Amino acid sequence: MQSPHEHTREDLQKVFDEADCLCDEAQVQEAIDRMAAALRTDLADQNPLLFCVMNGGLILTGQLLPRLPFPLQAEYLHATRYRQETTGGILEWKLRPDVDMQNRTVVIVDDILDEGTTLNAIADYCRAHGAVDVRTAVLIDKQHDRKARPGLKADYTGLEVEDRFLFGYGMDYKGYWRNAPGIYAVKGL
Ligand SMILES: O=P(O)(O)OC[C@H]1O[C@H](OP(=O)(O)OP(=O)(O)O)[C@H](O)[C@@H]1O
Ligand code: HPA
Repeated sequence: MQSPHEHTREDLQKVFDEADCLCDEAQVQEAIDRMAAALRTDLADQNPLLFCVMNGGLILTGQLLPRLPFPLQAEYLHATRYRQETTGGILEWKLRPDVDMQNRTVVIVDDILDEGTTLNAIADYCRAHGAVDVRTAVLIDKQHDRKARPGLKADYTGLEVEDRFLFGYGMDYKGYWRNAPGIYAVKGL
């Protein structure tokens, strides 16, 4: 893995400056509004347990939660399979959930469903630990035919985006630009 010091500030700024903006801030905010409306309709009376999938799920979770004004518990878990790379590997659990999910409705919130391996594994883990209803919510569904199962979808999807390497709104390029205020595709990737 490269150390962050191998990327100069100038190189990182160039990645941002040369990237294609696929969805701007207003489009992302509208998508989060739509997701929140659907979650309110479906789950307001379910007392759900919501998991933020660190690190990428941080921004979507932070923006969804204040739009869900009903009783829920918010927790986090940490699983990763891309590390600083642009292709996924074996899923590594960095922090498994430490909360009783027996008979609970669980909502898993992440930035992106790419191949879907990460969300599948987390959903399976929650079911195996007693969750009765597991819902998945992602800001981005990347369009390609490499899904872990054909036709795999999240229960709540913000935006469908073309098959490029993305950053922004939680998604990183080499550990950077999770903070980019929109959905961007790296030049050439
Ligand atoms: O659908 P998949 O192909 O499994 O990819 C999606 C996962 O990849 C990213 O996480 P990553 O492993 O990069 O960790 P991060 O959240 O810390 O960036 C993203 O946040 C999702 O959790
Ligand atoms: N960008 C950032 N992180 C990701 C991506 C992506 O396109 N796909 C899976 N994790």
